[in-house]
Amino acid sequence: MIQQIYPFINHNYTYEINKDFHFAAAHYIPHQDTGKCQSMHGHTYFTNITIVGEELNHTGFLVDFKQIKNLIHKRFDHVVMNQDVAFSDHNPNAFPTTEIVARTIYELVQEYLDTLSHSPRCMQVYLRETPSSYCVYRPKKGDR
Ligand SMILES: Nc1nc2c(c(=O)[nH]1)N=C([C@H](O)[C@H](O)COP(=O)(O)OP(=O)(O)OP(=O)(O)O)CN2
Ligand SMILES: [Zn+2]
Repeated sequence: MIQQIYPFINHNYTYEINKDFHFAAAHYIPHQDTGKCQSMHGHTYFTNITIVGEELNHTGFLVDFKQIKNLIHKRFDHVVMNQDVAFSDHNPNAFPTTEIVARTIYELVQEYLDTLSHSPRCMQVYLRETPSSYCVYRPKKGDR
């Protein structure tokens, strides 16, 4: 089981759920300024996704924990992330860096949440790439 202390988010929503999971993926950063990161290599990414809301659905869930994991794990586990359509070797704003993978996870989760009538929101994506490196992505207040 993953046990971490995550950054606290200050908000006034009634419900907050968090889902931890991990996935293994390969990537490279296609820019000469990134040194050894230019070579294909792999990570076991650990992620924590925070979802908030005011209302529960017909099953008493804010969002099913399993759905949150499936959205990301099915797509990115055991893949080369550079080959996913979310990323590009030509656009630096779509290189699979920790920051951009975290933002992409947010976008995929929020896209799913937008299909739900009770309007849950993703407030934070914590993405750990190595034992010593992680990113916390939080959408701007207007995007939440
Ligand atoms: N801001 C970012 N910096 C770096 C990224 C990134 O995605 N965003 N990525 C890398 C490398 O690809 C690598 O995956 C991680 O690098 P690093 O933390 O340096 O890994 P180490 O295990 O070598 O670090 P130690 O300091 O030895 O723990 C680099 N930078
Ligand atoms: Zn890497």
